[in-house]
Amino acid sequence: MESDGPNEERTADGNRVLVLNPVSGSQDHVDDVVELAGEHGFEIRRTEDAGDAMRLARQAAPEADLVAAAGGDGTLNEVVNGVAAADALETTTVAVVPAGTGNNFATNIGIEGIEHAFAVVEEGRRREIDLGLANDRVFVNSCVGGVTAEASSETSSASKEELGVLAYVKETVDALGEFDALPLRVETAAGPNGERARAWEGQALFVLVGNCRRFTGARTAQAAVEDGLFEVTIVEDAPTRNLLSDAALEGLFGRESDHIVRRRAPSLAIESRRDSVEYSLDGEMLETETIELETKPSALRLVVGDAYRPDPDGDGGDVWPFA
Ligand SMILES: Nc1ncnc2c1ncn2[C@@H]1O[C@H](COP(=O)(O)OP(=O)(O)OP(=O)(O)O)[C@@H](O)[C@H]1O
Repeated sequence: MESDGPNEERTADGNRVLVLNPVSGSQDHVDDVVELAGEHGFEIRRTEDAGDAMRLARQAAPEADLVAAAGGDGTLNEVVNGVAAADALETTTVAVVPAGTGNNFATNIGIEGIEHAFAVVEEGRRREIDLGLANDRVFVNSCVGGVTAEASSETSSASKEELGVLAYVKETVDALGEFDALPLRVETAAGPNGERARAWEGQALFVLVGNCRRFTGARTAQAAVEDGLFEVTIVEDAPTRNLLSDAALEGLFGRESDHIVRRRAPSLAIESRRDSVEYSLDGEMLETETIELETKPSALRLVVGDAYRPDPDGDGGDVWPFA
């Protein structure tokens, strides 16, 4: 474990609330979560419908020192939006109990499973990480527009149950063949480390904005999330769509391509030149013609596991985005 810096200050988590999504993932987490939550002094509030996690977190946050989200990335997204709506981000720490299909965010912050999540609540570090703001909603992991956003909105629960994470990949490949590229203008703002304000305009298959999640080419899937910057990846359309479908997917998970544009920026605006576009904010959908994205540095107090890296590029290795 790394040494306790100023970002690691511990406070007693007196009042603990756990927001439980009983229908996330394969739905077999409920008994374990309820038992462990009881042992660790959490009051449990169950969701009954989409939107409940945000409402429950908003109600709990003014009194609670610690609010845990038990579910997938979508549940966590709602919980963080609830804490933000209660204006309690400075006083309420958020914990993640991974019980979804992909649990991408939990993995990025070093939470390995349900039991581990509770152990980390007791013994793990607290960090203050950047939040993403997209129009008036917050997100923790990523904001994705294009093929993968369509795929994530179309992936059925039955297919998720059967295939797990592969369901998204399959939907993405299936969707790519039929996808109309998005005519977009993407303007990234100047950043503190010499990043220039830049504009990109063209036909995009994907626009991937990572806060905690990194999309291409690096050794770690966890992005730097205490730097006040998003990692922006644009996958351009190309005449050779079939070739690109390989490249795009490999690019997503680890290969370079001429059709991939990368930027780091504290904020950006994406404007559609045609109709509105569907974006996925941590898996929750937002349809809009223009999206304004901004980082809120160190805005979220979060319980993290040992594998979480405050500076994933800082140990002398390759620095994202290579080029
Ligand atoms: N009790 C409920 N009944 C129906 N839907 C719910 C309920 N509670 C939450 N939801 C909704 O379920 C959706 C999916 O939840 P979540 O993303 O947490 O799980 P998942 O999709 O299984 O996992 P992952 O996002 O990791 O793939 C969210 O949009 C959330 O609003």
